[in-house]
Amino acid sequence: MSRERLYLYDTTLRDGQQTPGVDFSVEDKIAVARMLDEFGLDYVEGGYPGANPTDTEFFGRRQTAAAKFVAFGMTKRVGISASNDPGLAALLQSKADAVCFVAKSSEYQVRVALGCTAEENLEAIRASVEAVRRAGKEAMVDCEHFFDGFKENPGYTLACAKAAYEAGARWVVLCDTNGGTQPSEVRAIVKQVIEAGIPGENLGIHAHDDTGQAVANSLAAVEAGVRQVQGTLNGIGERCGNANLVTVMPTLVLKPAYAERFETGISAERLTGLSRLSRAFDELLNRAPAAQSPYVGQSAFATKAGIHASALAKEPATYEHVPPEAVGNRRRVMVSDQGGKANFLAELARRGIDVPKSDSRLDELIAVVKEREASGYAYEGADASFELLARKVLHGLPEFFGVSGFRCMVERRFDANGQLKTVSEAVVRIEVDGEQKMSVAEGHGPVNALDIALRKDLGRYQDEIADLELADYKVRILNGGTGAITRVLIESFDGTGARWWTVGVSDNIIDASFQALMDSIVYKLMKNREMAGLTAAE
Ligand SMILES: CC(=O)SCCNC(=O)CCNC(=O)[C@H](O)C(C)(C)COP(=O)(O)OP(=O)(O)OC[C@H]1O[C@@H](n2cnc3c(N)ncnc32)[C@H](O)[C@@H]1OP(=O)(O)O
Ligand SMILES: CC(=O)C(=O)O
Repeated sequence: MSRERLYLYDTTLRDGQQTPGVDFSVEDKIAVARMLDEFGLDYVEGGYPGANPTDTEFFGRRQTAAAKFVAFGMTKRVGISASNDPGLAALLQSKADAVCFVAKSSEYQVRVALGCTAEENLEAIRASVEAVRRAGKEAMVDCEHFFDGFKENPGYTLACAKAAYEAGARWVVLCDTNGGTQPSEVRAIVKQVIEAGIPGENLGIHAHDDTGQAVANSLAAVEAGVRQVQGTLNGIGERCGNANLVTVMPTLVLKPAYAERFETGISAERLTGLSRLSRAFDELLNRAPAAQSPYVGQSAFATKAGIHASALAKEPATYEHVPPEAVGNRRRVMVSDQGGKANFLAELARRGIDVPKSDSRLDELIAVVKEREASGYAYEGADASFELLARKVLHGLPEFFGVSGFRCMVERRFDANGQLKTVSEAVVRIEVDGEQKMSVAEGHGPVNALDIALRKDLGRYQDEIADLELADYKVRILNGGTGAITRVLIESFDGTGARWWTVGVSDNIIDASFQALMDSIVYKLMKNREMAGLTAAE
């Protein structure tokens, strides 16, 4: 059975640019356009040439090889001809293959926001589309406020869409600009538009996520007949964002309800790069990926629950809607107080630790983890601390060095120039190979001073930790008031590119930090030995 073609249109670089806190440079835009082009998107909307110097420069050359490169802008202004409109000229002169106009399609919006007559707006739509066609570019029209306009005055809203279609727009895109429309309304209205004479193969959907329905609305529109879906990477966009293409794409490719009827430019092979694409984009935005993102989040295929882990070990399909590898993600079976033997066995096996299910030491490890979690530890996010604890309970852990005590001091004082300054100092007493050492260090804060002092002189282990660095430090107060407990999580990395998390818990933040720092160093020493195939004593 032949499948119908669905077109994917990305507006990350235009609507995404309207996200609070997002501001792309020209270099960012070039990088994102390349990622989208290589991934197989059909259209990449690059921005609004003429609106700002970044977009004008970006449109100075064509930025995609396979995808159509699209310039966005408003229809010509009322009162001037298309040929005399400088905004329209910037769109036509850009190196874009296609121009997407935003056109008002709500009688109320035309009256209030544009301040022109309904007929003048229709004429602006026709004249703008015709100008783009004369320039030899593909024309499309984003019908702004389409669904709200349709509910208020369907006749006029349809007239706007028809004006665009009859003037030769390849795509007439129905926009849920304020994001309040529900899937059942989208489905019903799209059907009426098609019945009114605009074929589904010329219709698109542009949905905003203000009620968390942007993806559902896009899919409802596809089911009702539209053949172009607009959206953004990771769902960025104005206010609550746009339809998340990182969710839409795998749904269209992997879910039989769509995959059996439609074909997109995204092959199953390319889809395996989806998690990488999503994370690379977050990296470019300098923000942490959302762990619970559908398909690509770190938690998308993670389970803490013992009952789930036990079934997953027998057959992954028991608790996975698609295989994680299909989107380049991975299964994570986590250890915590919600887990049973299956969680622990899976995590231990992943870490190369073999232990039979019937071994009583496994029960002991589970009991210790559950007990420690009850007192504030969280091992699901502290992989290295879990491994140290597991090795200690199952096989014993070597004591590379001992710490007989530490002291931390924070002092606010005037320096030699009479400036008030806060200084932090730490002293750590360590025993290595029977030798007592005392290290003193100053730092930006007490934890930094403690870290420097702890890693200053570890005797024969000192060279081994030279490439150890701390990447992140998180503190959480677990219960308020005088009985508060502090949990510290520390992320470390080394020259091999490995990264690991350790945890410390105490009613004292410095003490909690010290435990996490100690675990990080011990983990590094243990990892070095494993990589070199050495025993702990070597
Ligand atoms: C739903 C959406 O996301 S649409 C995309 C919105 N994106 C943006 O606005 C980002 C880029 N925009 C800009 O940089 C600026 O708005 C510019 C450069 C385009 C225009 O700037 P200015 O000329 O200073 O106008 P300003 O932004 O104050 O107001 C927009 C004008 O466009 C008019 N307008 C709005 N939509 C349309 C349209 N579809 N067709 C014609 N004119 C329109 C408005 O009526 C208003 O005109 P007025 O000043 O005569 O009242
Ligand atoms: C065009 C657009 O971004 C909107 O209507 O939401």
